[in-house]
Amino acid sequence: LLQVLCRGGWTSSPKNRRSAPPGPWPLPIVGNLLQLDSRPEKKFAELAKIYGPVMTLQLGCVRTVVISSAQAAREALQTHDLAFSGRTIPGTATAHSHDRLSVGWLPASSPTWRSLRRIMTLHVFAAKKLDSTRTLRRQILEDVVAGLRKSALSGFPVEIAETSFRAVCNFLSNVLLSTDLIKPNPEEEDSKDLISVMRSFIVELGKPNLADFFPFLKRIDANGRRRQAAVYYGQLLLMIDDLVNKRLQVREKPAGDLIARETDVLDSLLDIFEDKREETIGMEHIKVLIMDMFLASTDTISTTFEWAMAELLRHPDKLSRAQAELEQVSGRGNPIEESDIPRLPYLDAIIKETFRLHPTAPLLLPHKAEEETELCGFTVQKGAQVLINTWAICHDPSLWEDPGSFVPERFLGGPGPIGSIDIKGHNFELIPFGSGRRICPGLPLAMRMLPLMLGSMINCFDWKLPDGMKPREMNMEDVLGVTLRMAHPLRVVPFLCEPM
Ligand code: HEM
Repeated sequence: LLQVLCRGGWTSSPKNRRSAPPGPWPLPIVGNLLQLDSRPEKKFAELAKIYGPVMTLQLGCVRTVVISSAQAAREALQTHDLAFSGRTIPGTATAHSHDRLSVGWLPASSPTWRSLRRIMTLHVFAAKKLDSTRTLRRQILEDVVAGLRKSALSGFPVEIAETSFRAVCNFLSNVLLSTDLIKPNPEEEDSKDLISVMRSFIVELGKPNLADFFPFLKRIDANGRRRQAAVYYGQLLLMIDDLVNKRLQVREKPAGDLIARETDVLDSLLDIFEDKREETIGMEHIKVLIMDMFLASTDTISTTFEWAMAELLRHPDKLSRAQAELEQVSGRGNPIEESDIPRLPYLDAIIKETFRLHPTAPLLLPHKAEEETELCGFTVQKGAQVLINTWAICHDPSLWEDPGSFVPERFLGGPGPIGSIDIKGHNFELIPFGSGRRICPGLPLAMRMLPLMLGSMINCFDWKLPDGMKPREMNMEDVLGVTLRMAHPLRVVPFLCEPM
């Protein structure tokens, strides 16, 4: 019966069994689930040492192919980009039909997905668009620095992920909606605030869900994950609905009644909708796109920022080297300018090394084979889930010397391929944003925000661990939710910096 429910699981056809990638023998019903724990990327990496870089696992009912080498990732995401561009849909993503409206879950073959990607490329993340919001980023950064100066005077520790989460959220709400959605003071938040709802939603999305391994349970939502996700999702949509409706009212006023204002991303999206420039795009797609951009950017950027700060605090020599570079280029004590970034190779190396050691999305988002495909000499069945284990690739000792250590210097252009690696999806040794047609569309924004925030924080302040804690005593344990984040949020005390 289970075989039928799973629609052709492990033992579907003798032909497939012969040529499928190897993997551990699955138990009835649960398949290989019992071999996993809360850190699947690490278990997959261990199993790949036995079964190889292209491996089959049966996760409950879900046939899964796990890819664990740079070369196999290249073949999957470059050679067979289209074939593996589908998505398996988590149960929580079906709340309010999110999977049918969201760029993150629609299949890449759908015209709506193509329209949404085009809109993001041209109207949100194009270099010209990002250049035009430079002053806004600068303003928000100055606000963050001003807030931290107050903390520096009081001597209280600040939570790094919280600070950056709010900064990213604030920046996005200004660029997308020309609104400050974030209360200046965290204590003022109530439970319906954008930040708290988003946080709760992200936590919910990161919890394991039975229906993701036994899709026939999706309907009954046995552990209630979809119901809970639907509550937060509904609250977020209501907030965005409200903002969009207010904007529509403003746009309806005759031009003479309007106070001149800059147009923002929401205006561009509404223009596209009203002029019917993208046939398949309805108002609901626009609202969901705005929500997706908030959800996809805040956790990812703040997690990466937190890891980078933690590694620098653990390695004071590397922090000093970064500060010396910043002093030369930007002058000590100031937030840095975006135009400084290309002249800060060590800062860039720190960000790359942070992505390598602590990949934000260690398994990317789940891909799906849209058709039966030959991969590295094996047959991947149509419908199989395809996971790219970037954590395994980033910790592969055949690619990286001393892979468990934080060594930004490896990216400083020495001999060999690693020195000149970029993270834009061309070098499969390091693909924190993925690669191919499903590569993260927010990469250009993330790669402006991260150096800007990190550079400014270490250029404006000296940082100390609270309660006399020594760098070697820091707890660097990680935990996997939607992103791979620090299990114990980093708290540090800022000090107004002294000249070097
Ligand atoms: C440090 C920052 C970020 C990291 C590490 C990151 C990483 C990723 C990864 C790994 C994927 C999945 C790629 C795949 O499945 O192959 C993804 C998808 C996506 N990201 Fe990002 N991301 C970041 C920031 C952003 C930002 C700032 C935005 C937008 C404001 C964004 C929007 C999206 C969207 C919409 C998708 C889904 C694309 C699709 O499925 O077609 N991300 N991101």
